[in-house]
Amino acid sequence: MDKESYDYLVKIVLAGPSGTGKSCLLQRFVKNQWDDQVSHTVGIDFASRIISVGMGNQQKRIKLQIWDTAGQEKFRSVARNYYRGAAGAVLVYDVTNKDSFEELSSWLSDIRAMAPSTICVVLAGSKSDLQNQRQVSTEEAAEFCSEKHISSAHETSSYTGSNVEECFLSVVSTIITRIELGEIDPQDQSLGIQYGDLSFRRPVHPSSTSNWWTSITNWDDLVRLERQTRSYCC
Ligand SMILES: Nc1nc2c(ncn2[C@@H]2O[C@H](COP(=O)(O)OP(=O)(O)OP(=O)(O)O)[C@@H](O)[C@H]2O)c(=O)[nH]1
Repeated sequence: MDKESYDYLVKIVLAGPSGTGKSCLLQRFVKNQWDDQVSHTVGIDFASRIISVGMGNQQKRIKLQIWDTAGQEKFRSVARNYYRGAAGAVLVYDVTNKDSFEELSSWLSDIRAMAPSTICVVLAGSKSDLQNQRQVSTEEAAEFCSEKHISSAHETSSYTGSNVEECFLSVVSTIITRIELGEIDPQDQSLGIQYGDLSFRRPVHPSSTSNWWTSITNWDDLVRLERQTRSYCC
């Protein structure tokens, strides 16, 4: 299998107030690096990484396309545009900064107003390595999640790497589970998910009433179908 091959392409956004550590989180997750000279994001930044989720035959390769939005107020309208068509969001606050936690409701409202209703949101409390400067407790974050119907909360440190993988894996696993339950249709590209080149193994989507021909949405699908047909030949 080509190491660039994947089953699904999933669009994720990083959102939250300025200085909470979104760019550092992205850098740790994608490159496993720490850079203390990071500067404010101007407008938008982007990176991608392929990960595997699930076990055995059920394992899926997911290409995450991660958009790092700028937290500064002057870029807020730019950030909002990137919530459109996102399958998942990591909403970031800083555990050492109570104000950043208190601003979260407004960031979440923006996400829910602009993104598809199927978006999966997880909470990341960054800078967990700075325990002696903590201003937001784990319990407060958990309470916020249950009030706002956020699927999970993670306290992360991009400095040490603690919980960074778990945070992204959690949003991806939730999305894949919902695809498999038929709650998210990957054929609807407005939901922030697309089939990849391994997806000729894909099952028929339970909510789909279309036949094989109407499920072809572009030329990639035609090529995929041809490959699939060939693989059944003699
Ligand atoms: N100790 C510690 N510092 C961190 C951590 N993550 C980020 N920082 C620091 O927090 C500051 C802001 O980090 P950024 O990643 O630029 O924050 P941002 O949310 O992308 O900021 P904007 O681009 O303005 O939205 C930097 O000085 C980082 O070095 C962390 O896990 N631990």
